[in-house]
Amino acid sequence: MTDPLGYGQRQWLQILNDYDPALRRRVRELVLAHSERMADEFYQYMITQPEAREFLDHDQVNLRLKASMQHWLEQSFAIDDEAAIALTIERQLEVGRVHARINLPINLVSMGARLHKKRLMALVFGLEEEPGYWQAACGYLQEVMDLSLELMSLAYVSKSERKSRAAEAYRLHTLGLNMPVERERQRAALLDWSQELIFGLHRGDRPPGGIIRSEFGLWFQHKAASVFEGAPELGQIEQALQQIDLVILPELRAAGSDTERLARQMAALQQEVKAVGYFLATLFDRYIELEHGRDTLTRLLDRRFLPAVLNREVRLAKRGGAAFSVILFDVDHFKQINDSHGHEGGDLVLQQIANLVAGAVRSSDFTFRYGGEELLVVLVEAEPAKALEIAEKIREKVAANRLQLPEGKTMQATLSGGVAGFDGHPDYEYLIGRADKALYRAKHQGRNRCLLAD
Ligand SMILES: Nc1nc2c(ncn2[C@@H]2O[C@H](COP(=O)(O)OP(=O)(O)OP(=O)(O)O)[C@@H](O)[C@H]2O)c(=O)[nH]1
Repeated sequence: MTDPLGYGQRQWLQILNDYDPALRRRVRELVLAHSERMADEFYQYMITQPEAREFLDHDQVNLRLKASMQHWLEQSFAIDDEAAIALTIERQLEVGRVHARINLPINLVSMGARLHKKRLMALVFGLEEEPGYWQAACGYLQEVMDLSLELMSLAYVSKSERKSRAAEAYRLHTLGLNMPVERERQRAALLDWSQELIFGLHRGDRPPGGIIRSEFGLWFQHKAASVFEGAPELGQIEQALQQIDLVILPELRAAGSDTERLARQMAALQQEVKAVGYFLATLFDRYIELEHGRDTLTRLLDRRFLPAVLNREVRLAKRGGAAFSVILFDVDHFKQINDSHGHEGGDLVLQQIANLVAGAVRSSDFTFRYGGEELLVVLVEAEPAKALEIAEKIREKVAANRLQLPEGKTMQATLSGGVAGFDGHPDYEYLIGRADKALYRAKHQGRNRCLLAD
């Protein structure tokens, strides 16, 4: 949304217009009389929720949250002129941004709003009034709470989007790191730490500080976690580091001059350090193998980068950029190729086709290995008609080429393709689905052809 403030103001004014000023004043008085207690109750309840606790169990939060929650309640119901409305709305947006910054789960915000609503409604039902009055008062306070929540969510979403874009950019940046050099550096840092410890013990020094605070430990906690996000080795290394710091080092310190005990713990330490070294090597190997996000057989982009690329293209196109298109190619009768020339022959054919496809598009386009023998090309700034032309050109080029097989033989292979242009649907899977249907038709109509999606 381009102007959340203006939007919020229009909605808020509408609510004020829809409800009688005297009724609004009455609700406001109720809120003012109970806001402190409500803020207290809110905190007491939320601290019992395990998911919420990590965001609350800090003295500063305790102190400030209660005060600001009370202020927020009063401000939300204490508005009568336009300047005050603007301030209130700005506040709702700011709360949403803060929630996003601290990664507060959005369900907790809804939980808090539900709590407040329930309490306020109970207060309204306590008024000596007719049910019709209660109904109107509840309607008013529900609308205020719902709009507050909506505005917070609006700011939350836009802030989260910006954050994930930054995270993506950071990951792309780390993709450019010189990984072999980084691997050696970290291996050396790990060895340095353990050697220093061992020499120190031989000299009779007390064991030094833990591995978690060492250069290697710091790198692991602060960098490895984001560069290798999601890798199983991270957990295994973490466990080994904890074992060293929390079990083995205290044992070593306690061993004093008991040589047998010392030797046992030294062996345990060496075993853990070796395990860390092993997991570290696996972590880097796997990463380097992927060659900065490329599929090892075809050297095309790995499909895990598809969401980042397509979401970005969708965002650009939605913001008025030129439309983009995708082509989904599938090698015809690939099973037969495998059957006739072996899996190795199939691999070789696939590699050459991938080269031909990647070499036929502009450097600004993206070519992914989508599945076994399926390739997906993302053509930036290309209308569907243009994309179909490009797809046909690629298909002809592949069909005209003689492909090398093991033992000097050659063969020809063909491709079928489905082409779909971005049509405004925000989910890129839908776009690929349309290309897939067109591909299916192309196969059905006899293969070696490209068709445009409906
Ligand atoms: N050599 C090799 N074969 C693969 C690879 N990935 C998938 N395949 C094989 O590709 C074949 C695909 O076969 P199908 O999906 O039945 O289709 P097809 O034989 O290509 O026939 P159509 O698509 O209908 O023209 C399967 O036998 C897979 O085992 C790979 O990386 N290398």
